Amino acid sequence: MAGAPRLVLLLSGKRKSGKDFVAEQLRSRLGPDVCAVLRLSAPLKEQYAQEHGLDFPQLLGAGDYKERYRQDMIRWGEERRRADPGFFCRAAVRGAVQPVWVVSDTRRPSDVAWFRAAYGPAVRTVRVQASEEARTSRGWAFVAGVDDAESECGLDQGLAFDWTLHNDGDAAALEGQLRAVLRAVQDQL
Ligand SMILES: Nc1ncnc2c1ncn2[C@@H]1O[C@H](COP(=O)(O)OP(=O)(O)O)[C@@H](O)[C@H]1O
Ligand SMILES: C[C@@](O)(CCOP(=O)(O)OP(=O)(O)O)CC(=O)O
Repeated sequence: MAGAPRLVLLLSGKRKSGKDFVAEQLRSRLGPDVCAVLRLSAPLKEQYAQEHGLDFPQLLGAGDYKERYRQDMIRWGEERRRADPGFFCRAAVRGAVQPVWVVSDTRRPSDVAWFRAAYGPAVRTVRVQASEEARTSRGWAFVAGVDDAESECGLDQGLAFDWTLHNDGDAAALEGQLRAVLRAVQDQL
């Protein structure tokens, strides 16, 4: 396939586990010419913002704004996915030319299935794990209908992760784990 990536790292994990943080760490170490961070939620949020007259950059941020709309965005996104499960995956990869892609927000078995069908052996799965205590310190609080729904729990079972990164706030421990992933990535390039 023309322009196919050498490696696709599918990050999953709970809200405030640090998926975006880890994705950015990987990108900054590999460099922007080598690594692209792709977000399935970016085209979702863009279109949702347009249709609802909302502020797209604020929906992309880690603040309270996106939390206000999360439940309705989940509902809206699921409607789109029901009609076309690959809709947001195709939109997210459009235009990415780097050899390594980090998808920072894989949430559903259908997301993983789409990437595996498209990029086969290049796909690796990475779980970002953080304790409830660490997530709470980053602003997380349980919301029924979000934290117990597929958006947060869809990949809790049934997927063997290539790596599980523990991101509980110990910078040195995370550093060691990131280095192990980066070594494996470099070996594939
Ligand atoms: N290891 C870390 N060191 C410092 N800040 C972190 C770390 N992990 C996450 N954060 C911060 O916690 C917040 C939530 O992380 P984020 O990556 O947005 O989580 P997620 O994408 O899983 O919801 C962000 O402000 C982020 O910068
Ligand atoms: C409607 C969503 O796409 C919103 C996702 O937003 P983020 O990916 O920014 O969320 P976290 O990083 O976990 O805090 C969820 C979905 O079910 O598609």
